[in-house]
Amino acid sequence: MPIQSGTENRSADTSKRLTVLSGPSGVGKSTIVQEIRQHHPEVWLSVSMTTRAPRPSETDGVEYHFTTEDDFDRMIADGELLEWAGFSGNRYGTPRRPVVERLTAGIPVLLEIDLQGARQVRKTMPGAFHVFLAPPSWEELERRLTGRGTEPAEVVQRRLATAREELAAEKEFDATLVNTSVQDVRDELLTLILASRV
Ligand SMILES: Nc1ncnc2c1ncn2[C@@H]1O[C@H](COP(=O)(O)OP(=O)(O)OP(=O)(O)O)[C@@H](O)[C@H]1O
Ligand SMILES: Nc1nc2c(ncn2[C@@H]2O[C@H](COP(=O)(O)O)[C@@H](O)[C@H]2O)c(=O)[nH]1
Repeated sequence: MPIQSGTENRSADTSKRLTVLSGPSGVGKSTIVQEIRQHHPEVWLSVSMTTRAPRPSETDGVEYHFTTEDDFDRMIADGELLEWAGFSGNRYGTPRRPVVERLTAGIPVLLEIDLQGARQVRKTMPGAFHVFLAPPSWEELERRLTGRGTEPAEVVQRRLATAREELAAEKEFDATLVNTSVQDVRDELLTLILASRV
């Protein structure tokens, strides 16, 4: 399992217990997060707000809090989001309060967010550790995104175009995990989440 470590410059505050997982659409972030949810309840997983419609397999409050554009606007205006971004025609954001509460209580927190959100967190939570999830190859990324079957072809193409930009940003992250084996990545990610968290 290749891990490439980057420069670490993390301050001694509660945000050092925060880990951010990003990577191109279809690389397997949600799959890894689901594995962490099942096997490592000691890690708290943030549940994002989104204006996207639920997929048939998704339950409100589990994968996401599904909400309206108006409510999302209100949350931004009221400062309730730690970060937020527009992605492939929808908006996604991290509710601030539950994250801050867990971090203050000393609980490790994992965010699964896109590159734009990760960049915001790097500025506002400078102690956070940023992990980039990379595909074994471009062809495999295309296969996974298409094979998932959750988006129409034009949305897949839009997400793949964004994926090229996201792959180019890998060097901004503190570590890279290549998602060849879900179990290996789960274990490596857990090691990174629990490292340097005292
Ligand atoms: N290591 C792996 N080997 C093979 N298939 C995988 C692996 N990891 C995930 N997948 C599959 O790839 C597809 C995309 O995974 P997933 O939905 O977790 O990606 P994602 O990064 O969360 O995407 P998005 O950002 O669009 O939400 C799924 O069908 C999943 O089962
Ligand atoms: N900036 C944020 N990005 C988020 C958040 N929650 C999820 N995401 C990212 O959105 C895309 C698309 O997700 P999908 O479920 O529609 O496939 C993906 O990259 C997620 O990581 C968030 O709170 N903020």
